[in-house]
Amino acid sequence: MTSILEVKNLSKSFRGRRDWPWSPKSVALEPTSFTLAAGETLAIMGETGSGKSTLAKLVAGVDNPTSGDIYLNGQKLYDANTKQRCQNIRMIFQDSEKSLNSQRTIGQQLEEPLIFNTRQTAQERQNTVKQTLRKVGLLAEHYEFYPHMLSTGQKQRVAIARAISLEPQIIVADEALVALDPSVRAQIINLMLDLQQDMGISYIFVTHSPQIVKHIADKILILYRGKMITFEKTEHLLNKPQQPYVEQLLHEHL
Ligand SMILES: Nc1ncnc2c1ncn2[C@@H]1O[C@H](COP(=O)(O)OP(=O)(O)OP(=O)(O)O)[C@@H](O)[C@H]1O
Repeated sequence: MTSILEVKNLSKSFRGRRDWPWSPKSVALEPTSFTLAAGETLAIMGETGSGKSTLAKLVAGVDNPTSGDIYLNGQKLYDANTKQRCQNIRMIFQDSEKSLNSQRTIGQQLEEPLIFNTRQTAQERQNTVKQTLRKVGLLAEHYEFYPHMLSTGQKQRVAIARAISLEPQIIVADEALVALDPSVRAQIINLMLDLQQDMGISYIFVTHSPQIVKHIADKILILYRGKMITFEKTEHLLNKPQQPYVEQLLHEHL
């Protein structure tokens, strides 16, 4: 399979609290490289503080790397070109409650990426939003709703709607399923798998859950203290003896 995403030696260091040029830097992510094909799902795993969110944010362009490059369909992504990044790589965060503005309707919030990234008219944007709401299992009427009128699962569907409205090639989901109860989580996973089939989306899931990984991931990338120690196809990784750290990550919730 040809890769749509190629990440080469991506790294991130943070300065100390005051961000003075002379304060020491700590390495959150050592140079990390991986590839992702169209329609493929990558799971990023690792203990707390191992650099998972840092890597996810760098790929989605939410933060800039200290070094390294990202190529999408062979074309280098530049930090300054946020529009190119926004259209092709979208991120869903852990807390859909916090990522929605309580003062604005769902429709207004879903129109935002369309206003900044397309030339659609107001009427076209409204139509796109209503179509997208239907794609994620909500109703066109939810356009007029405010976030407090929706359940947690429905809010997560809105977060997914916002991510897919520009028809991206890649969605990065940082612990996006963790706040959901098991039955809602199963519905959201199935929705995301259906969207993957229909739209050919590639996913990068940051997750602590071995069950989710085994269910959806084609490849697993494991971080330990900011260093990538494994990047392998799920079936290969699960069918061979593992070092204790990996073994623990892959089985501890079972
Ligand atoms: N903005 C920041 N400033 C300074 N240090 C940071 C910043 N963001 C992350 N770090 C540090 O980088 C390291 C990796 O953090 P990161 O959030 O990527 O880990 P994680 O694997 O996602 O953890 P968790 O599972 O708890 O979310 C940690 O030591 C963290 O303290």
